[in-house]
Amino acid sequence: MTDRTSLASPESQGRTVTGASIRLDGVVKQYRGQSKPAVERLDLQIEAGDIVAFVGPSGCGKTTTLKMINRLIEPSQGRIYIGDRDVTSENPDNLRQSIGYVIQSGGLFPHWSVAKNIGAIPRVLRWDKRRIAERTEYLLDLVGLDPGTFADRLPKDMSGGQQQRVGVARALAADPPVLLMDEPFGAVDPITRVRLQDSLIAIQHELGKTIVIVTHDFEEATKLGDKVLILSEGGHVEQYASPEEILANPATPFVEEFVGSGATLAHLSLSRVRDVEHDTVTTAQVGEDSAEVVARARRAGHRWIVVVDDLGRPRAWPTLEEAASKPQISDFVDRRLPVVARSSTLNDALDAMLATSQGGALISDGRGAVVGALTIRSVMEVIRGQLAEVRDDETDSYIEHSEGTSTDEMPVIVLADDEAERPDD
Ligand SMILES: Nc1ncnc2c1ncn2[C@@H]1O[C@H](COP(=O)(O)OP(=O)(O)OP(=O)(O)O)[C@@H](O)[C@H]1O
Repeated sequence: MTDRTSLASPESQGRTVTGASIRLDGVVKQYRGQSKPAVERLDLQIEAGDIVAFVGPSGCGKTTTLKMINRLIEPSQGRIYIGDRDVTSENPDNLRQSIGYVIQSGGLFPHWSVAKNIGAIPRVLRWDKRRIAERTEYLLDLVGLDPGTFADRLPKDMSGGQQQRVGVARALAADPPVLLMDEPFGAVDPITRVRLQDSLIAIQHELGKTIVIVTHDFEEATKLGDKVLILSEGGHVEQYASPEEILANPATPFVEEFVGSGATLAHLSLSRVRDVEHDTVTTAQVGEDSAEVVARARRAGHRWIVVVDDLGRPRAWPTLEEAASKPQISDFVDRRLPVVARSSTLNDALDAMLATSQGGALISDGRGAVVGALTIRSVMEVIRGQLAEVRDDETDSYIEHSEGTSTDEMPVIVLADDEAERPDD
């Protein structure tokens, strides 16, 4: 399974950690004029370098809890610590400069260029211009935007997903140990959402910040969270555990209902592309001699090639016949390539394949460079195995509860072999 099944801390797993722990100690929020507190009394420990996702029904206190951490909302009672610092007694403006904050749609200043947006906090902190420019370039690259293309753009001239990437870069500008994110991917289309989630995971692996993310989407919470906090009304903790633990052992009937009756199948959203065997790919650049590229691909046993740009990012995925039809590799860019990250879930991979009507997907690293390919057949093998496990489990419990009756077969998704083997047809 994934490398998150272990409950060991990120540091003990050998990951870089630049984040700080967060501790909420008896935190209460009573809004004026409300009969009941929005958050009754919350104790919570978040380990340095973890991503923790807050989920729960509307109005349960997710955003209130998040905003108390950077004191956009003042707690009525209790203490909050970041590392050893008691932030409830700090100057709130200084505190907010040391905590990254990302909201839906990026929350960028619309009349400022991307570079000016990213440099906002470093300017307040009086960094010199050169340091700000270097940091901006590094961060744009980190979030997958070419600095030369985007630094001078205005937010209105960018897509929602690109604006959200700038929002993440801006939040990381002053290298804060903690990043708070409130429904950051709520306003983008599903495919962009998957890409932004994968970028966040890649950034987290590179930087090791402590990230707290509020989401409505349980699947998003299980994909992103090292731990998931499930809250019910009044900020009551129903369960705080790893996604695997929540799916395997829902702590309360509330969690069971929240997670849904398909909880066992939800394990599929925990299986990652990196857990499935990858195919290697032959890559080529625009202008290379087609005959040489085709010969190289044949030697490797491949029936298609991936045309990549200078940074190794995919442009097109032609068959050998298509590549050989021109003397040199063409500069065609296919805007609908199915590309997933190693951290993508198998659900994401299937979605990408279905959305582009392809029998496979390319796999990219954190910065978008191609590292392999995945066929629908290898994904289906994992799914078949998981369905078989579910069937065994359900049959066992069914027999336990209603001995003497017969069980129906679980539906098994069948795929024609020739469809499965031709990712690019
Ligand atoms: N400024 C406010 N004044 C009074 N009550 C508020 C205020 N902000 C939030 N509340 C109430 O506090 C409770 C928790 O709100 P909060 O926004 O934290 O919930 P949430 O879980 O983030 O909800 P959602 O998922 O809908 O965003 C709700 O009952 C809400 O109506």
